[in-house]
Amino acid sequence: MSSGDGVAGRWDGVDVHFGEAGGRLTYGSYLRLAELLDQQRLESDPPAHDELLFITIHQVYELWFKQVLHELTASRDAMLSGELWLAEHLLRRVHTIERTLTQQVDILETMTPQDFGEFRHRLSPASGFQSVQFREIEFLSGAKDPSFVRRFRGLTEVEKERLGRRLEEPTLWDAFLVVLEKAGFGTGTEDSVRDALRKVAGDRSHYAAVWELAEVLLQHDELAAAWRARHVVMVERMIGTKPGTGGSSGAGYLRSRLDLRYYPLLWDLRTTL
Ligand code: HEM
Ligand SMILES: N[C@@H](CC(=O)c1ccccc1NC=O)C(=O)O
Repeated sequence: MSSGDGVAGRWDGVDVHFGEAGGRLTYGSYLRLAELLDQQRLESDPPAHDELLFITIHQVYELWFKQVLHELTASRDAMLSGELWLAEHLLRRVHTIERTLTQQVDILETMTPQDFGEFRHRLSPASGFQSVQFREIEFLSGAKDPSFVRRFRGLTEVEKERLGRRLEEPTLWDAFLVVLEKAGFGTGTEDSVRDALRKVAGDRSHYAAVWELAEVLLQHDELAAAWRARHVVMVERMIGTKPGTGGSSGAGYLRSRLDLRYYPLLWDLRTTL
């Protein structure tokens, strides 16, 4: 018997743990595979072959969104507590997830418009527009927009509460401004922030950690923009200029979102360097 918490015995020199239900831990019980692999329910009947792919892709997206929120929240908190190296480390992890999320579009594009058409009509009025975690990532990153909460149809109370909390809590940009303040800069006006950014950029050996943080934030912004651009081209390939199942104009609406930037001042800075 080891004194480690949760260790219930030893087997062939290996610590043996018992899960919540008292059973010996296995790969499947640890990862809750029975539950996880039972969550892919098709709307089409008879089943359209490609609908399993469509559901799987979206579920994988939502799992990664959960992880991204976990990392972005911790990165924001690390900035607030002055652990700049940790904030940077976690944002770099987020970048690798974001690249993977954009690459996943390749898999979905193996589906043809005709095969999507077999079940698309069953999806209305559901749409990616209703992804609560996607909107949480936008709010936490810095693009808070309460109108999205109002436009959401069919939000559960828990989801409403989650979005409300994200609208109230500090964003990554708010936390970065605290970092600038701790480095001795004023941030009360937009001009003072612009000035601070120019000084940081102009003396990188002195402000190395702050500059790196600005760079990883910009990278997060750029990768989000890359996903939006990739998504809209996929949409045009799949449904052309048809309206979306969520009730928007479709690709037209998505194109109107392409200019969104989380950190416009970091982009403006480029023009002055
Ligand atoms: C066949 C593939 C897809 C098509 C045709 C498609 C189409 C659309 C359309 C037309 C919209 C606009 C809202 C509306 O429905 O009216 C939209 C929004 C959205 N979709 Fe997709 N989508 C696809 C795949 C995905 C995937 C894999 C994700 C990953 C989670 C996703 C996430 C989103 C999000 C987050 C929005 C809201 C964007 C915003 O408001 O800026 N979509 N999609
Ligand atoms: N909005 C898409 C349908 C779609 O892609 C979708 C439908 C339900 C749940 C998630 C979806 N993904 C992204 O919008 C369409 O208009 O074809």
